[in-house]
Amino acid sequence: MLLTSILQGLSFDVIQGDINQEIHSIAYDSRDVQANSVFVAISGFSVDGHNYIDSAIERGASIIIAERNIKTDKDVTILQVANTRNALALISANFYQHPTEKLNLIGITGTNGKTSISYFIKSIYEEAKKSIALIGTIGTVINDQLIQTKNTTPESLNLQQFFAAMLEENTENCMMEVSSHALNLDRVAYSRFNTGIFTNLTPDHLELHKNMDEYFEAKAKLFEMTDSWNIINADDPYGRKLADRVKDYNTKLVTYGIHNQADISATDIEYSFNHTIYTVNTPTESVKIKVNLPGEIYVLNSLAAIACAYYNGIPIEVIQQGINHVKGIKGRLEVVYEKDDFKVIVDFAHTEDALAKAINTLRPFAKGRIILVFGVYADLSEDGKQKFNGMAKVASTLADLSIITLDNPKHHDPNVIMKETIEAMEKHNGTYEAIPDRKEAIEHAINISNENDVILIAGKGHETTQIIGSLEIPFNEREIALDALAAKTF
Ligand SMILES: CC(=O)N[C@H]1[C@@H](OP(=O)(O)OP(=O)(O)OC[C@H]2O[C@@H](n3ccc(=O)[nH]c3=O)[C@H](O)[C@@H]2O)O[C@H](CO)[C@@H](O)[C@@H]1O[C@H](C)C(=O)N[C@@H](C)C(=O)N[C@H](CCC(=O)O)C(=O)O
Ligand SMILES: Nc1ncnc2c1ncn2[C@@H]1O[C@H](COP(=O)(O)OP(=O)(O)OP(=O)(O)O)[C@@H](O)[C@H]1O
Repeated sequence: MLLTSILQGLSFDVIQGDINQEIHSIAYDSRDVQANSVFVAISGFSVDGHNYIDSAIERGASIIIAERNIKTDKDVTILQVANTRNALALISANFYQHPTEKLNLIGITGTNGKTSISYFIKSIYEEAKKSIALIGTIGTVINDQLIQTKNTTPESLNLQQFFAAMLEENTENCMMEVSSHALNLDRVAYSRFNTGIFTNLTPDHLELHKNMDEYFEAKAKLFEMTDSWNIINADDPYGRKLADRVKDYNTKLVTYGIHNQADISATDIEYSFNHTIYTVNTPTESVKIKVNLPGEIYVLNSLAAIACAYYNGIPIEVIQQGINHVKGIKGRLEVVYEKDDFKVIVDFAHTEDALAKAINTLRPFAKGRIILVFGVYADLSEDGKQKFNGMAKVASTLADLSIITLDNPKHHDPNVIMKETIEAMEKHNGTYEAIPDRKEAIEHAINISNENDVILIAGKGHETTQIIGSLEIPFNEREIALDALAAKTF
């Protein structure tokens, strides 16, 4: 492709070289550079991509896009731009010829619920015999092929490549989880969204956003990028703030909720452990919905999916079937073992709000104690400490016994993480035991449980590894729990 074609719309200064040439690919990592490619240097969080320019040139980069006035005696073209992440997004969209112009792209953002809602929407679209791709925490799924990705929302270059692949596979719809990181770091810039969905906003990722207002502003950006529908949770305070902001936009506002006035609402809700039945009220009709997951959060998540499908023209009977066909979602209140009132459940709750909602959902069905196994992933900044405090408060006040352990400590010192969690549990007078080894913590919870107890193993959900330092160790909490149960007699 001609370099001038991929530079369309980009403001740049030519530091050296010729822009009239052919290029074959784009890379933002020097290790991926091929002959005749464009290398975009990004000043990262851990290293500076500008330090890899020489290595990119050695590998065959003929064009360098940088944020600084780079000097080199090599025969390459150097362009300077104000923001290389934004430039990467624009040239990638140009390179793949703006695939989102031809896709029905649904973006979903918020702290919790994104993955669950994607699964409901995917099931409804499949019921409607419409092809739909997924991009999110679990990876990218195009035509039922799973491509593992590092981030919930991949980098712009990878995203545009995935969108182009969807069109090649005749996939017309794409459901994408849009993280606040992606919105802040321009990964989704120059993507055209048909629909935006907002779930909720509770403290998380404050290491990047500094405070809740900044976190909210990052999420709100998605609703400036949509053409047709902005679908917003009216039960969430930040949702109401967002709805108020976007109500006069050209993109139509749709609200969903249980407790507040909403366009798509749920009434007559009947909860049980294995499913929830409710009436969904749309502007034109009211029908019964069966969700095969317990608790209010899955009523709300299914409402978001219903709103999206309904306003995208899918008939209500198809929507009903689509929701009903979701028999469970991996790591979302997943029942690993159940015998009468005794239950072992794995859930991805890793924020204060999600943990509270998971325990509150299980409480009405627990005949005995709720034994919680959980760990906190947070740094030692003020916001990180708030997360230790918040999760310990929930554990202390809502669970009967907590076995505190490690989640994915990553590069944080496990001893410090345990110490912070213990201090926070003490502060809230929690009943707890501390077992840093997560496998031993799960085994212990099972060994001390009685026949009426519910054990909730929270934090890792669908994950199959534990990250300690730079090591990623295989870790399957379902197998650990089942092995411990096999050795137990009540
Ligand atoms: C903090 C953060 O968001 N980091 C993201 C960021 O990395 P970075 O800019 O810091 O990269 P870096 O390692 O400093 O390197 C800078 C540049 O040098 C390049 N480089 C590096 C080494 C080399 O040899 N050659 C080279 O060219 C790198 O490719 C990069 O372009 O850009 C990378 C490419 O897009 C991301 O993969 C990476 O995500 C990391 C893995 C990450 O953990 N991100 C998390 C915080 C995140 O984004 N999470 C959200 C979802 C969270 C949620 O909802 O729970 C997500 O969307 O995944
Ligand atoms: N609507 C909701 N409100 C609050 N908590 C929720 C809601 N939906 C799900 N959760 C909780 O959050 C956890 C993660 O859910 P889910 O994976 O759907 O969210 P997510 O937004 O994709 O999260 P992440 O971005 O971390 O992957 C669930 O296991 C559950 O405990």
